[in-house]
Amino acid sequence: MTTPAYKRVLLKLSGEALMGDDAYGINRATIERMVADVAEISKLGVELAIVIGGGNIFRGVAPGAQGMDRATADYMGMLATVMNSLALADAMRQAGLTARVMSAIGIEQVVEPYVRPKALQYLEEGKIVVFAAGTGNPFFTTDTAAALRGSEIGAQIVLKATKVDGVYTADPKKDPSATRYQSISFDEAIAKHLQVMDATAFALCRDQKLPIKVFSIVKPGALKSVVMGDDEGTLVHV
Ligand SMILES: Nc1ncnc2c1ncn2[C@@H]1O[C@H](COP(=O)(O)OP(=O)(O)OP(=O)(O)O)[C@@H](O)[C@H]1O
Ligand SMILES: O=c1ccn([C@@H]2O[C@H](COP(=O)(O)O)[C@@H](O)[C@H]2O)c(=O)[nH]1
Repeated sequence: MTTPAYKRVLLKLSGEALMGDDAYGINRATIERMVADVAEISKLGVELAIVIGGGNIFRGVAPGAQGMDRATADYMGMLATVMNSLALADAMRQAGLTARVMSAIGIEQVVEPYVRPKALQYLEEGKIVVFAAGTGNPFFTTDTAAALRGSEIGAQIVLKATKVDGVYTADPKKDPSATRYQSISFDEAIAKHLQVMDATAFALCRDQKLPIKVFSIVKPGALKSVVMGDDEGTLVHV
């Protein structure tokens, strides 16, 4: 089977995974490995938009933000996602891919602003679009940005590439007895407070009937398997 299961996808890449084995920031080998995975599916002709998190640099809810005004801390988090987006786009350029970064907050000397018709045009032209600065609003996350932009661009699925290989009954990093779901409904994931994505992102995808696949960005070949429609990770569905 060589035909991808999807024509257009929204890929949410873990910011935290970018650290690799480092304590902070962007690990070169890790970003190059992520880009190699992205290149593999781009070559299949899949239209690809990406949202990357900022957890490797800054989170508004992190201990380092303690005592700060929450909205200010969240803007810092959004700026962290801009740095990751620029690094990702540059790594893609070096790998021979054409990418465009669009920011939800105005920093036009650095990144062009998010304009939906322009993003759609880039996707139709086969360019990879990286949506930076989350939703542009504090009190949200890049998971919600992925749900929002995925809905806006008419993606067929949101692919959440993270450090665990699916949705578990509890955080597998804290509870070794947790078991993985092959699939789970949005309502069940929300009712059970499963923290792999925030409830706002789950609710938006549920309302837009936009499925989510949660899978490992660390496992070699997992992104391609997901795009080919193989049984990989956990499907979150209506
Ligand atoms: N029920 C659960 N199933 C799977 N993972 C869970 C669950 N509950 C909590 N987690 C944790 O959620 C993490 C993924 O979500 P999180 O948004 O924190 O990270 P990310 O998206 O990889 O990083 P970033 O926000 O930097 O992009 C996993 O690494 C896992 O430890
Ligand atoms: O729409 C958004 C997206 C993100 N933020 C802030 O950025 C950090 C980093 O994003 P992660 O999803 O946690 O990787 C997040 O903690 C928020 O502080 C935001 O405010 N609005």
